[in-house]
Amino acid sequence: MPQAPAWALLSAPPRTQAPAPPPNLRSPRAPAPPLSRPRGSDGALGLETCTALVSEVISFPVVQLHLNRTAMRASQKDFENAMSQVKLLKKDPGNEVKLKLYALYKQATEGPCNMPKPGVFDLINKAKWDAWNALGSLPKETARQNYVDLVSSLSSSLESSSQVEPGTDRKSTGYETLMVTSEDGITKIMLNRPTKKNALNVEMYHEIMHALKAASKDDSAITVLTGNGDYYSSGNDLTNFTDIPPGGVEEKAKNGAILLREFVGCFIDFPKPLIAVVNGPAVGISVTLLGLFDAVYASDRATFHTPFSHLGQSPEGCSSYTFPKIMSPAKATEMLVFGKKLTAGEACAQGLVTEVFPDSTFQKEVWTRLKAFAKLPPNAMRISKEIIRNREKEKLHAVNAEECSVLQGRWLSDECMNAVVNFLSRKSKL
Ligand SMILES: CCCCC/C=C/CC(=O)SCCNC(=O)CCNC(=O)[C@H](O)C(C)(C)COP(=O)(O)OP(=O)(O)OC[C@H]1O[C@@H](n2cnc3c(N)ncnc32)[C@H](O)[C@@H]1OP(=O)(O)O
Repeated sequence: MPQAPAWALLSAPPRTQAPAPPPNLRSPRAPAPPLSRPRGSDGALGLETCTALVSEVISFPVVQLHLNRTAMRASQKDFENAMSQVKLLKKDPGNEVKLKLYALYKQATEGPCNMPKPGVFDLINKAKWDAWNALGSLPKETARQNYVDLVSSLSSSLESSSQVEPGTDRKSTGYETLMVTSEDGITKIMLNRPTKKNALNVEMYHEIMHALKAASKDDSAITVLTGNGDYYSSGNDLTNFTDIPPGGVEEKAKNGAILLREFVGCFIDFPKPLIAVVNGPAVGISVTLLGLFDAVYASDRATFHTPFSHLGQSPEGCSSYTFPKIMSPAKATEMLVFGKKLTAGEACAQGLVTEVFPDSTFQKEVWTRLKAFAKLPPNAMRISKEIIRNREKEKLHAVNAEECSVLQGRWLSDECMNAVVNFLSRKSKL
């Protein structure tokens, strides 16, 4: 089930209303929204108002901007122009910036935060409240000026950084969150959300499953999973927890457990040699899955971190079974229960990583080796993998089911909710 991209968190349409049309369906000449917003029936700024507000800030009509850069104080006209300029940004500025824009807008138009603090489960409004409240008694004029300055800096920085990294625009594969290539007998699945440290959002879970199913049937001899940018992956995208369906958090947790079980099942059942090329730090589920890979090559820059207890969560990816077997129960406990972060060398000594390479020669050395492996007879490799792995498969599926069921409960816990809220709101303190 496709989900709104993570960046849409703050502009997601309210669940109780028809979704706002995407920007390209809006009339470019639509009138600007008024600067003061209605309040909810409880007197607080409602979810609808908050989301609509940010959505509208992002969706203003196209108006030519001529900011008076020499003026010490932004005029009302500058402010309105800046709101229009936001619409012109070609690249989404990210939630942190959207929160800043939201907070400054509220401060400039309404003054200091005067709403009651939203509840802990109301993640989006809590993040907004935090951002606005953090402005304290900042005068309206200063907030207005800061808003204008922020938009101005965004306009230049996002324009200049809009160049896509080499190779990251390969949409020919049809994937939004991955780059998938197939050559020299190797299908390479590259996690491709480098600005989010390759965090796995819902779309990425689905795309990885799709890519694995395709790779299991294609002509390649081996399949490789790696990351684009400085991270291998920062694990589950914590904003996955924010898009609550009409059935509430229980339905969210249930859907998450179903998706996770299917996702991990694809790794358990993958028939060809599956190799992880761990190009940088790995967190959470990107670490636990490594126990289901046939070989793991790591840069010496990589680290391996499973902070499940810190997040109020519990192990997945069959790691509650594979890690104690790979590295001893005590070492597995240090990682999975106490969240000890391992260096690549330590992970290699524990048997989680097959070999570590200096970062400077990592790509060259690893790919030379993989190309040699890919020349081996594919059927022999597949059959050998089968005989190594098959007698464990049933057990692994049972472990997977149990882990998902336990996690479903953890996701509803205060411990987990608090940890997620802390992460999401950490940067909204301006
Ligand atoms: C279907 C559901 C299945 C669920 C399966 C469960 C799995 C369990 C896990 O995977 S638990 C692990 C979850 N991951 C984390 O807890 C990591 C959270 N991220 C961090 O701690 C840090 O971001 C970091 C240490 C990975 C990197 O820190 P650094 O300071 O170098 O970089 P930034 O924090 O500025 O990150 C850059 C932007 O990327 C966003 N981001 C990074 N990781 C995540 C993530 N896991 N979820 C959501 N967003 C992430 C970060 O917010 C920055 O975005 P911004 O530029 O818009 O602010």
